[in-house]
Amino acid sequence: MTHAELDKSPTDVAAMFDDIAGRYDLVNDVLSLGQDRLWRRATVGAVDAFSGELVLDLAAGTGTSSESFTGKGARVIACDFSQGMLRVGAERRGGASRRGVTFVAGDALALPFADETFDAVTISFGLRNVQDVEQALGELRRVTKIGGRLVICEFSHIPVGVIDTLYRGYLMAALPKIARVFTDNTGAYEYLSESIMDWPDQAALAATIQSAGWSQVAWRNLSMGVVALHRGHRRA
Ligand SMILES: C[S@@+](CC[C@H](N)C(=O)[O-])C[C@H]1O[C@@H](n2cnc3c(N)ncnc32)[C@H](O)[C@@H]1O
Repeated sequence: MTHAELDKSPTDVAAMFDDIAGRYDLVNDVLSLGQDRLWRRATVGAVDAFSGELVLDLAAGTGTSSESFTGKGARVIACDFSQGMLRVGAERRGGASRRGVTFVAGDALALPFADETFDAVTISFGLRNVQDVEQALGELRRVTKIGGRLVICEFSHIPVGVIDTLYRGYLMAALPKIARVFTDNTGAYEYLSESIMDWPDQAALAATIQSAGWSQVAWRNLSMGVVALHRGHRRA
């Protein structure tokens, strides 16, 4: 069973997601106690895509994060480098291009799109898994139109010490055990816990987004900071 380490080797990350693709969405719902649906709704609200717009959902996986952006008539490119995740997404929808969502294979570090293609770019639970976060943020900026927007939905840190300690206990002790009920690849869920704890806090991520050239960077916490939604704009 392949799983990634904190060096986030792209080959290992892609193989790990290929491996868990079949039960990925089910396990998400279980491990987040259904909170993932609230996080996705908040992300859709922040992206606020409307008719005529083109949205890039990067690291889209099976496309669960993608289809909700089409609600007001926007078209979505769901891009990911795991063939397994893309295959499950396309099989579930009866094709690689359905109901406003088109699956495209691509690497966040070298996106297969022209400069200034998208009105909005977004990435849910993907940025933590890329090997070079600044490069991915730079690629996202390159493919965004001037005036376009960025929304990042990612696990983060709870600013209240005692609650954070309890949450870390859940991540390290309970989460991998629960995951074991649903998947053979327990290493993938140990990586999930470790990569969340290793991830920069809200302010540090905001600083990285800014240094990648994004303007008006701001964030808000969801579920007390278990997840944070970061936003930015391309000004030039
Ligand atoms: C945790 S899943 C998130 C999937 C989806 N966005 C969601 O919210 O359910 C992370 C995804 O990031 C993808 N990913 C990681 N690194 C990537 C890269 N460098 N380029 C493209 N996709 C990448 C993985 O293949 C995986 O499908």
